[in-house]
This record gives sequence, C-alpha cells and structure tokens, in this order.
Amino acid sequence: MALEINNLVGGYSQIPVLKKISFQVRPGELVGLIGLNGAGKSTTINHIIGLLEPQQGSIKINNVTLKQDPRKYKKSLAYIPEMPLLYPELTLKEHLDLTIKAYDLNPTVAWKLARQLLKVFRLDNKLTWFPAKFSKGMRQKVMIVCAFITQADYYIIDEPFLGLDPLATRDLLELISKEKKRGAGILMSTHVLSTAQTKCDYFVLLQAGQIKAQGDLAELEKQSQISSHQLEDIYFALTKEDRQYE
Ligand SMILES: Nc1ncnc2c1ncn2[C@@H]1O[C@H](COP(=O)(O)OP(=O)(O)OP(=O)(O)O)[C@@H](O)[C@H]1O
Repeated sequence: MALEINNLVGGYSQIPVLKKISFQVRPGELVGLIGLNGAGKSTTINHIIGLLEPQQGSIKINNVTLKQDPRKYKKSLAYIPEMPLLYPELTLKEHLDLTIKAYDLNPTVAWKLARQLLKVFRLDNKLTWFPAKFSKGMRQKVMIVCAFITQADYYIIDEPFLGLDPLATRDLLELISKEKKRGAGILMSTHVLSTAQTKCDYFVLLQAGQIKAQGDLAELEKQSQISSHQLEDIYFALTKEDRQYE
C-alpha cells in the first residue's frame, strides 16, 4: 500500500520535464518534495492528480492507476493547490456540501469534522460567505478544510505555507500530524526548508526534472558528504555542481 511513482517521464509537450523519476509515499509518512523554481515539483503533482498523463512510467495509488479505476484513484486522494481555487458562485457551506457529494462522504460524519476544522481555522461564522469576501489566506483555509474532511488515504499539498499566517501554519502542521497518525500519506512541496527539516519523514530532492537524492535527513547527509544536520546545507551541497551548468 503506497502512492508509487515509477520511472515517470512527463510534462507538457513531447520534450519531457520529468525524466524517469521514482519515489513512494507510504501510509503514515510525510514526504517533502524539495527543489528550486522550475525543478518540476508542480509538474510531478499535476501528474499525480491526473491533470497530466505519463509519457512513460506509472503512478499507482494502492496498486491502482488512474486509468484502471478513476473513481477509486480519485477518492484516495485529496489535493490542496498552492493557489486556492474556489467557485465564485458557491458559499463556504456549499463548497463543503459539494466536497461531501464528490467524495461520497457520510454527511453527518463529514459535517461533524467540518465544524471542528472550521473552528480551528476561524471560519465557523463564515458559512454563508462567498469566496469574493475571503482574503487569500482564508481561501486557502477553505481548501484545507475541504481537503481534510475527505479523510483521504493520501494528501497532496502544494507549497502550503506562503499564504498562511503563523497561527494557521501551526494549525495545519498539527492537522498533518494527526492525519499521519490516522495512517494517511502526505506529499508536500515546499521551499520552507526549516519547516520541512523538522516535520518531514522523507525528502525527495528534485533538480531539473530528475531526482538528485532521496531519503531521510541522515541518508541525505551521508550522500551529501558534508557534516551538517541542516537540510538547507545538505540541499545546496547535493545540487551545487548541477546548478553551475543550468
Ligand atoms: N503549462 C506549462 N507548459 C509548458 N511548460 C511548463 C508549464 N508549466 C511549467 N512548465 C515548465 O516545466 C518545468 C518545471 O516547472 P514546475 O512548475 O513543475 O516547477 P516547480 O518546481 O513547481 O517550480 P516553482 O517552485 O517555481 O513552483 C519548468 O521548466 C517550466 O518552465
């Protein structure tokens, strides 16, 4: 049981952005997807959520590809994009109702969880609001609440920390930790290496569409051949030579 990316070649045209990347996200694990601008993080995520089709290789969730069983694959996955995308004509309550329908959730159970999450993210008195009234951070929180009520097997979270205030960041990290304990696997792309270092169990370092290194912090430190426990130092050491030629 895992989210498995096997020898994935992909991108937006015939010239691939991703060149044979392979890694796994296992249940109960938070994996950090790390890389400079343009390294291929969003492209990887777009493949996993099914916006792009693999040119070669495969992506499986619990042994099923999107093509084999689209319903099962999509229900196993919840996605929080970097830029919040909401329906302008739907209220916050209607966004939650839509998620409950789309994921075929038990409305009583889902609403109980939704109420708790809305309170945590201070949205509980805004159920009748339309997205136009929300700030960017509030919109992001709506997406977080919608994603986490699904109780999916795997979460894909794209750069979550940029628009969130410190309180919301702390609340999200607590939520991630709870979901890990429930057994969910989480893939999170981020540039915030200090947070990634303390929270992620495993790291995938992308460089120009290839995996430069992967492992836990100790394994990465070994591969980097430097004596630093800081993810930032290890990351720069591992990607130094390649950056000179970009
Ligand atoms: N819609 C697109 N069409 C064509 N090429 C694209 C498209 N989106 C991204 N690319 C290219 O794919 C490569 C990887 O981009 P991607 O968005 O995956 O990087 P990223 O690691 O997510 O970067 P960032 O940290 O800036 O978000 C880049 O060379 C980029 O120019």
